[in-house]
This record gives sequence, structure tokens and C-alpha cells, in this order.
Amino acid sequence: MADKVKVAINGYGTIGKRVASAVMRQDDMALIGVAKTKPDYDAYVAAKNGIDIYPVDPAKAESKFKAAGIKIAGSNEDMIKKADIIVDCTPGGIGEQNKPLYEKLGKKAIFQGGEEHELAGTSFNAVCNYDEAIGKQFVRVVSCNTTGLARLIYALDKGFGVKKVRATMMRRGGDPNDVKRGPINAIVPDPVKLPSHHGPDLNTVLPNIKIDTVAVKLPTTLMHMHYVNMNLKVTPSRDEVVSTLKQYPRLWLIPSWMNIKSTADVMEFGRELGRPRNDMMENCIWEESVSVDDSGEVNLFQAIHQESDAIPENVDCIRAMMGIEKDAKKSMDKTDKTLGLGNFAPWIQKLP
Ligand SMILES: NC(=O)C1=CN([C@@H]2O[C@H](COP(=O)(O)OP(=O)(O)OC[C@H]3O[C@@H](n4cnc5c(N)ncnc54)[C@H](OP(=O)(O)O)[C@@H]3O)[C@@H](O)[C@H]2O)C=CC1
Ligand SMILES: O=C(OP(=O)(O)O)[C@H](O)COP(=O)(O)O
Repeated sequence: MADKVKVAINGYGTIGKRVASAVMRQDDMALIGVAKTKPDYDAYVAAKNGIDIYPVDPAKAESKFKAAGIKIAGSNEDMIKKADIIVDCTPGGIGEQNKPLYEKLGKKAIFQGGEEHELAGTSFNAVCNYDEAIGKQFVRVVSCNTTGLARLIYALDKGFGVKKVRATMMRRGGDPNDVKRGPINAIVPDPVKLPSHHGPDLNTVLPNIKIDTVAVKLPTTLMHMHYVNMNLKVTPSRDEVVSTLKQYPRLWLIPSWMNIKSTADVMEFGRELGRPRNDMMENCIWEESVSVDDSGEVNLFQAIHQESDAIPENVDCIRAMMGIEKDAKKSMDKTDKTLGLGNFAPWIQKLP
């Protein structure tokens, strides 16, 4: 195999730590290191796993890392210099501040959904537009909700043609460790002014889809829930819609016998399987919810694990931008195999 692609992760939080783990599972990529602003439990676990840590601002942070007994490997800029590509997983808006450094050092970078599409000029979802990212210097992986919508809508558009989508995103308030977020006791239309950003965002990867989206925030941290309504160009049977969805990667149809009744059950299933961090990277679509009427209108519920669903897309995006795999399907197959997606059997924990 040719030299491995050297990947640096700038920002090691919810998304960054998962991208780092996924990169470490790829035989065509090597993890150079991760950048953190400060030592904490994430830095402790990373260091114990032999991951090199580069403080964002060593002048401020070096003594803190030293006091915590965590060795540092250099500055954030040192890390970036060593890498072929940087996956920027910093909080929304910081990626924009980091871009000039990537430009100065002539590096490729992937931004996340918290940045504007215009920052990169190309937004990405593997099944929708892998080819558009091939060889690019800057690409943005669309956010978790948009990733979930894009995979689903692409499959049904390929299968039957989509006339119009209406989707309601019931969003988690914050991530499980994000105690400062809310709401605690309210349902918040967010944004009040419609549409929500998800529809226009979807059009960055599927420009020809007519879509209206609304979103509310709920007092929950586990997953997002989508109610999706689609008018198709033809009128397939329900069985045809279900079997089409089953053919596409990263779409999991939850069988009714599993008795998965809520996002809590989906997460409990991930925990019970023993998946790392309980991650459920697939769209989790309730098969029972899929309904099709005689005018070709489809309705369904899907749960989206915000912390992890965009992770395989980051891996594919690296391959596309580096030009090491020009075939989207081959990249997705490799990513899914290495991350154990679409097949639960290998994860099942040996008990006790
Ligand atoms: N969480 C989610 O559900 C999803 C988030 N996204 C997007 O992914 C991006 C990252 O979000 P998320 O992982 O949740 O964020 P987190 O807040 O969990 O993590 C951010 C990380 O960036 C580090 N950091 C902060 N400032 C800087 C800086 N100036 N330079 C380098 N690193 C820095 C933080 O370090 P330290 O902890 O040391 O301060 C932390 O490790 C955002 O664009 C977000 O919109 C996309 C899909 C889903
Ligand atoms: O990218 C996400 O959501 P989004 O798809 O609604 O933009 C993540 O769940 C982060 O959302 P946040 O901006 O509420 O932290």
C-alpha cells in the first residue's frame, strides 16, 4: 500500500475524538495527533492511548498539561505542519478563524457542519456527492441532521424520484456532557423563522431536492428524531420503499420485534452491543413507521445519533480529498467495514 495519509484532528471534543478513533481504524490513514486547548479527561484517555496531544496555545497551556502529567508533542501549528490533511472539529466559527493557517501552510482541511458552507465552498455527504470532494483543498461535512436527511432522501430519490420533502427535526438540546445547554423544561422552536437551516443545507449536497424543514429543541441529550414526509414521483408499494431503503448504506431499518420504542432504546442497544461510546452511526429508521399512500406519499420516523452519524462521512471525505479512492462505493464499503456499520453481529459482547 502507498504511504498512509497523515491526518491531524484540530479540536478533540464530541466529533474530534470520534473522528480520531475512526481514522485509527483505517489502514490507509495515520493519526498524527490531536489538538486541545486544555488538559481534561478526554486528554487523559487520549494520552493513555498513545495519541500525541498538541496544545492550541502552548504558551498558556504547557504548564497545565505538565501539571496534569500529560506529555505534549509540540504546538498545534507543529501538528498541522506534519499532516497531509486536518480535520477541523473545533466549535462552530473557530474553523473559520483557522482557515488562514491552513492556507498559509498549504494544507487540506475538512470543516464540520457548525461552519458555513461558503467557508469551504463544497459541502459533503458520501452517498450524495463524493465525487465533488475529489482533490479539493477545503470541504465541509454537513451537520448531523443534514447527514441523516441526505442519506435517506438520496436513497428514495434514486429509487423513485422525490417531488417534495417536508421534514421536522426534533433536536436534542445538547450533547450528554454539555451541561450548560438547554432547554430543561420547554420545547423551543429553533429557529422560529422558517425554514430551519437544514433544508438549505441539504441543497448544498442535493441541489435539486425541493425541501421545507422545521426544527424544535427538546429537553433530551441522546439523539435527534426526524419526522419525514416525502412526495415521490411514482407510487411504489410500501414493500418497494422498504426494500430500497435496505439496499443503501448507513440506513438501518429497525425491525418491530426488537421492541425499540424510543431514542433511549436505540442508545441502549448501542450500549448493549458494546459499540465504542455506544455510537449508532447509521440512520435508525423505524420500519413500522414507513407508510406509503396511493398518491406516492411516504411518511417515516428516524432517529439520528448526533455525536456519531457524521463520522463515517469524515473518513470518506479524507479519501476523496486526498484522491486515494476515487470510487465512492469502495470508500464507503471500506469505512463501513472498518467501523462495523450495517452488521451488528461482530459487536455483540461476550457475557459476562
Ligand atoms: N456535537 C454534535 O452533535 C455535532 C457537532 N457538529 C459540529 O462539529 C463541530 C465540533 O463540535 P463538537 O465536537 O460538538 O464540539 P466540542 O465542544 O465537543 O469540541 C470542540 C473541541 O475543540 C477544541 N477547541 C476549542 N477551541 C479550539 C481552538 N481555537 N483550536 C483548536 N481546538 C479548539 C476543544 O478543546 P478543549 O476541550 O480542550 O477546550 C474541544 O476539544 C462543530 O462545527 C459542530 O457544529 C457536527 C455534527 C454533530
Ligand atoms: O450539527 C448539529 O445539528 P444541526 O444538524 O441541527 O445543525 C449538531 O447536533 C450540533 O448542533 P448544535 O448546534 O445544537 O450543537
